[in-house]
Amino acid sequence: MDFNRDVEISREEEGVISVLSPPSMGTMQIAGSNGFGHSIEFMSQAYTTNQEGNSEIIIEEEYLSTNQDGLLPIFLKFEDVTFKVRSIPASSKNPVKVMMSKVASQLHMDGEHYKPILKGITGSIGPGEILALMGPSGSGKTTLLKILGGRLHENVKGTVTYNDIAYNPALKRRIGFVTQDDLLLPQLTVEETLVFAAFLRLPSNMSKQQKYVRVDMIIKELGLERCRSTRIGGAFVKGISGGERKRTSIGYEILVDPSLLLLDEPTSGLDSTSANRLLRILQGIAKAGRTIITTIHQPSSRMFHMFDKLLLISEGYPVYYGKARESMQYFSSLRFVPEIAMNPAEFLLDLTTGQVNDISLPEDLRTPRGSLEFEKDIIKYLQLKFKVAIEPKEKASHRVTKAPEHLQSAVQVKKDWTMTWWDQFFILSKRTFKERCRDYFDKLRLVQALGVAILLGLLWWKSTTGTEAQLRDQVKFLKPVEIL
Ligand SMILES: Nc1ncnc2c1ncn2[C@@H]1O[C@H](COP(=O)(O)OP(=O)(O)OP(=O)(O)O)[C@@H](O)[C@H]1O
Repeated sequence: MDFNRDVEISREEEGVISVLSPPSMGTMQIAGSNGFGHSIEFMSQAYTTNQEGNSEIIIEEEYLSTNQDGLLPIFLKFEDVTFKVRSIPASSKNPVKVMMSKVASQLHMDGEHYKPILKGITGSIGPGEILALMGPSGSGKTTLLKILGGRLHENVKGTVTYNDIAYNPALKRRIGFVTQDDLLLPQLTVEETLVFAAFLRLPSNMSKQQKYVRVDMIIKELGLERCRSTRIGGAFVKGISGGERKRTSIGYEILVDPSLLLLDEPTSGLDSTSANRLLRILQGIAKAGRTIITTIHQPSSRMFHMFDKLLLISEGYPVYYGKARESMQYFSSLRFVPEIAMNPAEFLLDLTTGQVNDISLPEDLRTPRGSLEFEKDIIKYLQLKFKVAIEPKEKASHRVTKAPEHLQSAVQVKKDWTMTWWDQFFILSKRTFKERCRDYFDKLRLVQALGVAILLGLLWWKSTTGTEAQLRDQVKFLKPVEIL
């Protein structure tokens, strides 16, 4: 496992025999739980070997004490991750059969109708790094992201460890997840959104002032100063731009200092300049000691070079895992070489779909171009090469590198964020009240309500209620009022 830009070596554990690689010095910005950043010195490639012959990453005491309740370095390893979903046979159109099949699968009575989604994914990532998950639509990127974030457990096989410890509920507060579709409230401003989130999600032992300072710091870090007082907006409310919206969602998550940040398509819908800017921000967030994993569709070549690691998935199988900048070299060593100038991401995605026009092919790939099996064979070829050339090395590196014991125990300790039920109720009520008031007193809505009121008033205007029939007619008009 490549723990580049790792943390300091110097703590001498019992049983440690020797330092394997000479560490190199650097500086790292760490955001502490109190909302202030810390600049600390660090040395990279920090491994030692203990008596069992395992390599271990050692971190200086000072580093741990600085971040006791804040940023904890997380080294994530995943091995042979598979996931399948229960599927109902498409041929079955009979609703009774479909229902029976559903009931049977609920009761775990059928073992056959499963559709494999992920088929043995292996890799690792450490603090300070960004891992990009790339692959065609439907290849399983989001599913893998959910598994790594501890959001999907059922029907998952393989191992996922955080500092060599399996997922446990204490990790929930150390993992941030930015989904494709955010849940921001349209009527609140960017600043209000983050302030409410700070009051809801930051530890109760932080003072109000510290929470405001933290929000201010996030706004500056994410370049949201210009739009801090602009409403988020939505379908009917004009608001901030798409890029600002994505950055606000990221701010919402990094507010609580997650050690592991997972992002699902953070650049979708953004122009290349905004996407670039967002990735630069993510780079800064990673450099502060966080581990970042992001799914991405088709990054520009500039963006592609900002990733430290790349995991390429095709139909649920891995076809490349390693340093992003070495991916082209790997495929050219397999004799897949672009014949014209190509964006690396475009070239890699072409390979994962088996559409290899303008790409020269290895000689041992015998299927002729244009044949029915051609695309499938390309994908199979790449999957096989991964199994032989990449997977064994990565697995071996998982065996020999171990996170130090104090980091292993730290991931099992829950961050203390005790907030009373009443406090939560109060903050949520205040937020809802503000949101609803703005919504109801929105100018457009007021004009709309006034228009409808005048129209309805006209229905009864100058009408008489002398007879029973006239009275019945008036009651009939109540129906459209009910609908409106
Ligand atoms: N719970 C589920 N039930 C049935 N099928 C599922 C389920 N979850 C995922 N899938 C299927 O698994 C495949 C992978 O889905 P996933 O969302 O991970 O793909 P993706 O690579 O993130 O795609 P995109 O880039 O379009 O977001 C898809 O074919 C999807 O339909």
